[in-house]
Amino acid sequence: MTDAAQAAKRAAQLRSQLEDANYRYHVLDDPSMADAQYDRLLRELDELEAAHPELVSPDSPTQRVGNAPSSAFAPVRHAIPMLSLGNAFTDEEVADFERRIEERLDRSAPTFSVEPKLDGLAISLRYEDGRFVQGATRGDGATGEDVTANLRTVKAIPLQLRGQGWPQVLEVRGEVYMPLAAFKAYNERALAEGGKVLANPRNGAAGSLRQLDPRITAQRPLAFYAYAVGVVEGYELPATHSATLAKLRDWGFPVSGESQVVSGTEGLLGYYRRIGEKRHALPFDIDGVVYKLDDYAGQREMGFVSRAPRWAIAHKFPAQEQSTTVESVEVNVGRTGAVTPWALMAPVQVGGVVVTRATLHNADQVARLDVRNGDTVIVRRAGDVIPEVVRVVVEQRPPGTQPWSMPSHCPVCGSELVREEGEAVWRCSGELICPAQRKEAVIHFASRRAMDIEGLGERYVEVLSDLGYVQSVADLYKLSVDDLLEMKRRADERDGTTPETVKAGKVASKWAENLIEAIDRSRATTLERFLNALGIEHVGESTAKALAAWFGDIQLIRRLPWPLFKRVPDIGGEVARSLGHFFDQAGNQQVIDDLLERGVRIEDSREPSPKLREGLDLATVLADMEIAKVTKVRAPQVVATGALDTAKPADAAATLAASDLPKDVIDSLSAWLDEPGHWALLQQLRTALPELLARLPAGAEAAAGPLDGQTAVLTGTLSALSRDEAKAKLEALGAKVAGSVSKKTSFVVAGEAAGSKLDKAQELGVEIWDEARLLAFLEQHA
Ligand SMILES: NC(=O)c1ccc[n+]([C@@H]2O[C@H](COP(=O)([O-])OP(=O)(O)OC[C@H]3O[C@@H](n4cnc5c(N)ncnc54)[C@H](O)[C@@H]3O)[C@@H](O)[C@H]2O)c1
Ligand SMILES: [Zn+2]
Repeated sequence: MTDAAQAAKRAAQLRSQLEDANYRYHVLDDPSMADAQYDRLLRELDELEAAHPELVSPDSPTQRVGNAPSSAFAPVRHAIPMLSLGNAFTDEEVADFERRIEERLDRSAPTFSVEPKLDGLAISLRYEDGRFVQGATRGDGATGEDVTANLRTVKAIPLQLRGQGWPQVLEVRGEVYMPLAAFKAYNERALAEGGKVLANPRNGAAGSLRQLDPRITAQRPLAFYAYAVGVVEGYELPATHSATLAKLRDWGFPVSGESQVVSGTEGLLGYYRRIGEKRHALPFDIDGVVYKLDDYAGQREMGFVSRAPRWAIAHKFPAQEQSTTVESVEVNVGRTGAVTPWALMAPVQVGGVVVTRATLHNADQVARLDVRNGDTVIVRRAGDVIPEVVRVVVEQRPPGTQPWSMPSHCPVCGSELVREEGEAVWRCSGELICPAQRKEAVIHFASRRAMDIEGLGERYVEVLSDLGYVQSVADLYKLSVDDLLEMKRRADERDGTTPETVKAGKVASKWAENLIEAIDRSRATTLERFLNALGIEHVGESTAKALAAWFGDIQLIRRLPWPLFKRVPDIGGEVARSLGHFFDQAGNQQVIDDLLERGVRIEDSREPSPKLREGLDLATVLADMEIAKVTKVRAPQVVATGALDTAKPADAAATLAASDLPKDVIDSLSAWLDEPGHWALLQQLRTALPELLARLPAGAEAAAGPLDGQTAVLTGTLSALSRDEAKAKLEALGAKVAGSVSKKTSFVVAGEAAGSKLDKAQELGVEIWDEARLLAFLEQHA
């Protein structure tokens, strides 16, 4: 093929691609490529046409503005066309632009009006005798769409001009845009309601303005700013663009507060940098800045090319969105065990840096976007925000792809990945063994309310785990003074602090001895502390305390099937299942064995509480397991069929089918039994229930406390005792101590400088105790 033939072929290809993109972008408001890609293709076509002028045709995308208006709206002719703008991407291109003006006008360092380039859509507003009469989109520049009714809902657009002495006819041109906060709020709501999310704020503005029903437009908070005038009749405009903007402001139009007047290339580039630094702090998206020769006489002299003026140019910021392809979807396990899916992608420049990874946030987001290996995606990176995949270009999906699914096990430690119903996040359940969670696990384990190992700061935990001294929390009890000294030496080296004096050596060995002593002291602990220290998801201090009070013994707790945890009031399904997952991991159990073997002693181990006796039968437990249709009424009937005493799930299903239970109960339970693990769980329950019953001390009900069944809330500062002490004392008398005031609160203890909780208590008429009353009560019941 000849060079010319090849160019013609490529030009045809580019035109068809660009025309398609134009239609999707301008008419459907549903772009199929990133703007940067569109700009690149348009440039390529521009250069081809420059090199081969015979290829230029009047309908080429390089010659045309926007797209023909949609027939859904009445057409509006623009007496003065609404044009596009030329683009500059580099400093050199800006210098070239400025030089062309200098040469043509024979002036040095001409003056420019400079403005941010908001990323929305251009509209023209027509005022007659000061009243808003018609508003139109840009369309193809010559003809736009009549969207007057929709524009009337945009609060920033004046329906009546302010002041007086306005032109008889005035066309104001500007950008309708969607502020970022409104965009975010809109998408959050759309997500919650299962609706379609907006791809970006520009899309949101265009889609909202081109709604057929103005009531829908009215619900979408759009804003507007003015940057030019069109037809003006019966009025002498000022001589410059900047003075015209000032007039527009007087008449009641929002005009960018960032607009300025500068001169020469230096002035232009300086403005570009200043706005660039502010870009991410602005409450709206901008994709660049616009430079306009300020005086109208000069503008007239410069004139136009086919689709844009020669006296203005848009200087674009590095694109925030790009398209690339996904090589694979991977998951990352965070310090707290949360699993985040992310995309590994072909390298691409976004927002000025090369990126190869983009977050996919969570499994729901992957499903919503339906990202698959090999997909072409749009990646967005705004400011310091982590790059994210915002959209899949489904049209470009290769054949034979499969939807992605979350792996069943942690890629780091192999423990099960679990997610609670209604939660977005999947987690690794290997809290004690997962290397990804190790540092966090050790820090929590050693913390004051857990094992309370004084002097083991975060910095040392980092080094201990990085150097491999501590693989799990149990390894803390293997450390020697020499290990610690070696570790400290390496930590100091790493941080660049190298104490070399003998004195420093002495200080260090004293420190190591103290720390070993603190570790040793922590061996003697309580069940509550120990349970809290394990760092089980959803199990904090108060759950640890409840578990300790009700079950009394770690050896019992670590073997319980999860539904039995729900026998404790205040422990719900989520917490109970989380405990179950944790104790199901052999690795976690191993660490508990190691801890006990290395001398950790739980000093307050005792019998389980007799209060457990209530409801400790298979029917009650079954009813509590959240199996659909197996209710409090149905569970005893299920147990009575004997189906659960059979040898295999199939036998159970047969027995159920033959029973006279309602069909929906039978179906629901059979389906549940079919799921892996559920049959085994039933067997465990059948063994654990009688064992637990046998361990309960006979008869002896726990002595009733004077505050049994009451809920207290502490607020403000007490002088005679700390809040923790007050809490412990109230709990010892049977009260539950809650963090916030509600109708269920029995009384509020208000210390010095009590705040909103006290107000709330007064509002709800909850009883209020001052410190004196609390002390008297404690005294009385000591
Ligand atoms: N992704 C796609 O498929 C696709 C398709 C077509 C177009 N596009 C994108 O659309 C843009 C091209 O559209 P365009 O022709 O509107 O050009 P443009 O957006 O680059 O520049 C012209 C427009 O800038 C706006 N503008 C904002 N602030 C302004 C100011 N202070 N003064 C003057 N104008 C201001 C106006 O709306 C004006 O019409 C490019 O960014 C291109 O990437 C994308
Ligand atoms: Zn893991």
